[in-house]
Amino acid sequence: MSDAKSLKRKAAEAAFAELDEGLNIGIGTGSTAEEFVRVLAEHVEADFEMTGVTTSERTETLCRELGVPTKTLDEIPILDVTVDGADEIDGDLRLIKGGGGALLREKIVAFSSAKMIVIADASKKVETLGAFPLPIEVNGFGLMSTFMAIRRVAETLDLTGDIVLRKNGDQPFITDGGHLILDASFGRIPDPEALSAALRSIPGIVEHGLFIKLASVAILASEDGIERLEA
Ligand SMILES: O=C[C@H](O)[C@H](O)[C@H](O)COP(=O)(O)O
Repeated sequence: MSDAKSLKRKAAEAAFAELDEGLNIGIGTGSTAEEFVRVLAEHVEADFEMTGVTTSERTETLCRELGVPTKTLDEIPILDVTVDGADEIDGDLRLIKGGGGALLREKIVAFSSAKMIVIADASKKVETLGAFPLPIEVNGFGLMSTFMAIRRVAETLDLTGDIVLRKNGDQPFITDGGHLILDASFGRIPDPEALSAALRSIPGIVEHGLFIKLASVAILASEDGIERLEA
C-alpha cells in the first residue's frame, strides 16, 4: 500500500473506531472515503450491523461490490453520522469539497446527518482555504451568464483568478445530478462565509464546495499518528 493510501486507511480506521453498531451512516466519495468503505466492508463481513447512504454512484457501486448494505436518503432521511473526505480543511473545520464532483450529494447527506466526521491525510489541513480550486456545481442553462455572475460577485470580495469548466476528456464533466462544474482558482479565501453567501445569491449555481458548520470532527492521519480536531 502506498504511503498516501495507508494514511487514508489509518484515518478511515480511526473514524470507524468512533462508530457504534446499528447506525445509519452517510458515506462520502473520493479515495479517502473509499478506504472507509473498505474498512466498513471488513467489519460488515464480521457481522457488524450498519446501513449506509452513499453520496455518489461511484461509492454506491463500491458498496455493492464489497457487500456494504445501503439504502437511499429517501428511505432514511435522517442519518446518525456521515464520514467523508475533503480537499482542504481549516482550523475551524471549514472545508473545500468537490474535487471528485460529488459535492451536491455530499452536502445534502452531511446536512441530513447529526454529525460529520471528516477523514484525510494531514496534508489536507490548511491555514486558509483556497489553494485548492473551489468546485461550483452549476446548471447548464445560461452557463456563460452564471460564469460572469460568479466573477462579478467574487470581485466584490477581492477574489479573482481563473474559473474553468471541468472536463472529462474533451467533454464537460457531468455530475450525478446532471449538472456542470466550474473550478474557481480564487487563491486564499479569507472569508469563506461571505463567499458562500455571495455564491448562493446566483440562481444558476446549484451548490458550491464550501462546507461551513457541517463537519464536527476531523481525523487527520500523518506519519506521526492521528490528529483529531473537534468543532
Ligand atoms: O467530490 C469529491 C469529494 O468532495 C471528495 O471527498 C474530495 O474531493 C476528497 O477526495 P480524496 O479523498 O480523493 O482526496
